[in-house]
Amino acid sequence: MLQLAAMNLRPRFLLTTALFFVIVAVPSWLAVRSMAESIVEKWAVRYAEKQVLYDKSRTLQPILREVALTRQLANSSVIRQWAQQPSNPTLTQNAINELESYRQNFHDKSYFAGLLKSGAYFHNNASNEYAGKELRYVLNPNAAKDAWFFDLIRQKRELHINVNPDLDLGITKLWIDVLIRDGDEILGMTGTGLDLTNFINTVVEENLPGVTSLFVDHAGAIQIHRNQKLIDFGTVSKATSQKKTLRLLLDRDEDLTAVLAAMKSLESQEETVATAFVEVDGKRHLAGVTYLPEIDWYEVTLLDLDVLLPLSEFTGLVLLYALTLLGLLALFNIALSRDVVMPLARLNQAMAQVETGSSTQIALDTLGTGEVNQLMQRFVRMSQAVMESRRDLEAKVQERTAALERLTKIDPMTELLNRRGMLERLESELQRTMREANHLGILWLDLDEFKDINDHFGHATGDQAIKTIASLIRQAVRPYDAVSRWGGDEFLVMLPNATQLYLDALGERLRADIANCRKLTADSGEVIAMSVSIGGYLQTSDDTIDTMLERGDQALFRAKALQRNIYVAYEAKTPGPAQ
Ligand SMILES: Nc1nc2c(ncn2[C@@H]2O[C@H](COP(=O)(O)OP(=O)(O)OP(=O)(O)O)[C@@H](O)[C@H]2O)c(=O)[nH]1
Repeated sequence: MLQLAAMNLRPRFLLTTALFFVIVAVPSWLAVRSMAESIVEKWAVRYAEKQVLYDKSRTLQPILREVALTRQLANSSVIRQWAQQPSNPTLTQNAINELESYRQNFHDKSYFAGLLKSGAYFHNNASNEYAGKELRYVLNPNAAKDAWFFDLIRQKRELHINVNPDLDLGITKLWIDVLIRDGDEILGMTGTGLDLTNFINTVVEENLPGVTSLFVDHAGAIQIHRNQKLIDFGTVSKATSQKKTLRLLLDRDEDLTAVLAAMKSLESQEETVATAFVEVDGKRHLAGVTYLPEIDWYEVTLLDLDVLLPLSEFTGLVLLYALTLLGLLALFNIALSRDVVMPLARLNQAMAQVETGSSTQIALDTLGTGEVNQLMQRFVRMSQAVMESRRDLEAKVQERTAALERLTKIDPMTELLNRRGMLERLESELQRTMREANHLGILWLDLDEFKDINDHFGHATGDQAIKTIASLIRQAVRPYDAVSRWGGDEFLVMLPNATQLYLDALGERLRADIANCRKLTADSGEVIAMSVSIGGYLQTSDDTIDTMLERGDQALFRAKALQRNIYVAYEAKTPGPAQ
């Protein structure tokens, strides 16, 4: 389960749908199978019913006719009187006449009659072989060959149909035996035979493939089967263990029990056909059993389900079902993939872009109104807000950084460049000047006796003095000249594209402006006089910043040394004050 949870959505859905398929398909297959079996069973029952009706109407008819005729013969008053007095010659002659007339009607053109009281056995056949000598012999209760007669009398079975081979004719004969009664008294037995060859051909041999019809008696002993070796000839006189029963065809004892139970169920139930699933030669069969009261036998129809209605017939249906299910699952997966998995993958990718900052524009296809699309739309809005705020933040940081950067180059009190700012400007300006073969001039100003102003008028007034000087200088220079507070009461002015003339003029003008300034007043209202000493230097082609500053400083130093409140231009050899 953990592994499933760790999987990506697509394989996870595929696995889940596969599991779903198995979970749905297996019970469905079992249900279809059970439904198919139930259909097969119902069909088999119908088939067995129809088979019986068919057999009855078409092929059992001759047997039924013979049975009815035999019953009529046994019930004849002529025969019954004769059976009461077997030694009466008149009754015997009348009986033989009666028997002969029935013989003409019997299909087999034969009859037999056995009388219990005398043991006399009468018989004549189709070729009228025994005319005049119909009394064939006397039945012996102790002779094995006559046991059938006495067994049937003892069993009091009204009708008995027995199959025995006629060894003389080489055919299988069905013997129809009906008791001769006078009230409850059993007087003997009469009957006829029927050549079964034709019957077997039509009923038990002309079955459809997968259908085996056979006839059994109450004990399950086989009476008619297309394989004559399986027929239990002379059933009546055999012990149960010696009978050839259905067990010979069925694989297991319980199959025989099931068929016998089905036979038994017909006694109490109203159904005409009972069924039981059995195995024959290792294959599943449905045994349809029906009782034929006219001949007191059961017809058993064994239906080979694999041949008649193989479950493979349902394979197409199951395949169609499975394919439909698979198709639906595939469609479900495609829809899921299109509506959920792919948008989520795009969303995931977009989120990664936002996370790494590799994209500034999130473009997601957010068509539709589903939850995933709503999520994506929200994400787009959110990411746009995040990116906007990031852009704002970055802009602010840049702004602040620039401001900080500027502050590091600006003197807060005068808002002039500080020493660092001026050095940077000097550097870039010196390079440009060198490129353009111009001259860069500097003026270095230092307030005179500034300590005294501080001392006499206070530090705040001193500050005011510095600000006033700064303002004066800024107003005096060109827009592209740079003014800096070099430190304390010192100012450095940079003059790009300058001439000695301009440098000297400006130096002098600045000195005069400051000396004449009346803007600085003490708390008492007294005007405080200020003056500066100024050193000027015009750069030459071999200068560096250091040499320029050094020479400017030398000029300032000279100004201070001479008299203060004076502008001095740098002179390499002949130092002296400029006028
Ligand atoms: N009020 C005020 N005073 C400052 C400031 N920075 C420097 N100073 C003062 O400026 C004076 C500088 O003195 P110096 O340049 O050494 O000497 P000076 O008094 O100006 O005399 P000279 O330069 O020799 O004419 C010192 O007293 C400092 O305390 C400032 O920002 N404000």
